[in-house]
Amino acid sequence: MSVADAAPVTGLSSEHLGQVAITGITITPVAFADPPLLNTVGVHEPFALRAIVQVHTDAGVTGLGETYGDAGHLQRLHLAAEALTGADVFNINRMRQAVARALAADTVQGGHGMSGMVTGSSTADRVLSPFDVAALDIQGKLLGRPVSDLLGGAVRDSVAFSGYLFYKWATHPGFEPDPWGPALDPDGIVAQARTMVDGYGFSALKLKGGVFAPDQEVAAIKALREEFPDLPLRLDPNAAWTVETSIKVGKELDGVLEYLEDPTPGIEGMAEVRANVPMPLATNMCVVSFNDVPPAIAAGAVDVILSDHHFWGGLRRSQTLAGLTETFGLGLSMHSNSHLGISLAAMVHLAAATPNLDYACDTHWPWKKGDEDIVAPGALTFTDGAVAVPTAPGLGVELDADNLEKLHRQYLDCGLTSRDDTGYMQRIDPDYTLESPRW
Ligand SMILES: O=C([O-])C(=O)C[C@H](O)[C@@H](O)C(=O)[O-]
Ligand SMILES: [Mg+2]
Repeated sequence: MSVADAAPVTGLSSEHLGQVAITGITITPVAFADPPLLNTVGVHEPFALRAIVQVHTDAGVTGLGETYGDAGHLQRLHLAAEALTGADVFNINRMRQAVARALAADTVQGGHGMSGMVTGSSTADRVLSPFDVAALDIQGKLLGRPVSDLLGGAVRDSVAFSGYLFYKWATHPGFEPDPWGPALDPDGIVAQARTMVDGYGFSALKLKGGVFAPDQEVAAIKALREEFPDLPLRLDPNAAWTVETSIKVGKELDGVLEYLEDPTPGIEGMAEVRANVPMPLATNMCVVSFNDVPPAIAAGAVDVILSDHHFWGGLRRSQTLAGLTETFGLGLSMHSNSHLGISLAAMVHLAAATPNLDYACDTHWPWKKGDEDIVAPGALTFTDGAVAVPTAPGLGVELDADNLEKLHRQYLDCGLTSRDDTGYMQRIDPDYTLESPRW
C-alpha cells in the first residue's frame, strides 16, 4: 500500500453513508532498535517487536493500528483479521463480538508482548485493540474529523508525557554503544534524566526500578529529587518487593513520590501496602482487565490505574475504564511499552479526549532511534514534554511505506519472534533467576 492510499479523505460523501465494510487486513511485523534497558524480569533485547495493522475498506480508505509483535499475538491477530473481513468499521461493538468468537477456540500459547510483566489482561481486548484504533482512524478520515472528536472531543490541545528512566548497560553485548551511555547508579540515572528533561522538556519522571536492591533505588530517587526539586517523581519496581519491603520504602520516600507503582504483587499485597504508606499507589499489573476492577476497589488496593489501550481493548474501552476510575474516585494515568508513531498518535487522541486523565502519560518514545518509525515525520513532536493533538482527520499520521518495509526486513533479519527479557538476560548471565518478589 502506498502513502497516497492512506491519505485522509475529508468530508463524508453520500456513497459512504451506508456500511463501510472491511475488505482485507494487512498485518506487518516490524522490529526497531531498543537499548539494553533493565527491569525486574531481565533486559530488553536489541530489537523491540511490533505489528502494524492496515485495515482496508470498500470506501477506499485504509486505517492504521499498532500492537505487540510477538509470534503468539500475531497468530491471534490473523485469526481475528479473518473474522473481521466484511465487518462495518462503524460498528466496533460487532467487531468486538467477531474477535471474541474467532478467539473462542484459541489454543495459542503466550504472546502477551510484555515479557511476563502483564499476563492477566483480556486476550479478546488485547487482540481487538489495533482493529478498534484502525476503525476509528477510518471513521475519522471519512468524516473529516480527528479521532479525538470521535471519542467525545479533545479537552486539551496537547498531552503531557513523563520522562521514562531506566537502569541500563552502555551497550548490548556485541553491539555498538548507544548515545545514552550506562546508568547503573544514582549519578547515571540523574545524568539520563537531565538528558531527557533538556531534550524533551518532560515535567514528570518515572524510574523503572526492581533492578537493584531497594536502598540503591531509594538513593536514585533522592538524587533525582535533589537535581529536580519541582518535578513529580514515580518509582515502579514491577512487583519486585515483598509487602514489608514496600512499606519500608514507601515510608522512606514520604513526600518524595507522586505515586509508587506496583511495589508488590497482587491485589491483596497492594492493599496491605496501601494501608501503610503515605503516597498513592498506582498499578498496571494488578488491575489489567475489567475483571480486576471490582476486587481491587473492594480491597482498597490502588489509588491510580494506568490505562493502556493496547490491552484494555482499544480507545473506546479505555474510555470505559476512565468512566470507572471517575465513578470510584480513582486517579488515571497511562502505561507504555516500546512503541512507534501509530501507538503514540492513538495514545495522544485518547488522553486528549479523557478529561480525568490526571497524570502525565508514560512513553518509551525517547528510547527509539529518531529515524526508525513507520509514520511520516512531523505529525507528532514533543514540546515542553507534551505532544500536540493532531487535528487532521483520523489519527492524523500517515504510513511511510519505505520505512515499513525497512523495519519489516529488520524483523526478518533480527531473528527475534517474541519478547523475552528473561531469556536474553540468562544467555548473558546464566546465574540470573526470575523472582517475584525479589526483595
Ligand atoms: O510496568 C510498567 O510500567 C511497564 O511494564 C513498562 C514497560 O513494560 C517496561 O517495564 C519495559 O518495557 O521494560
Ligand atoms: Mg508499571
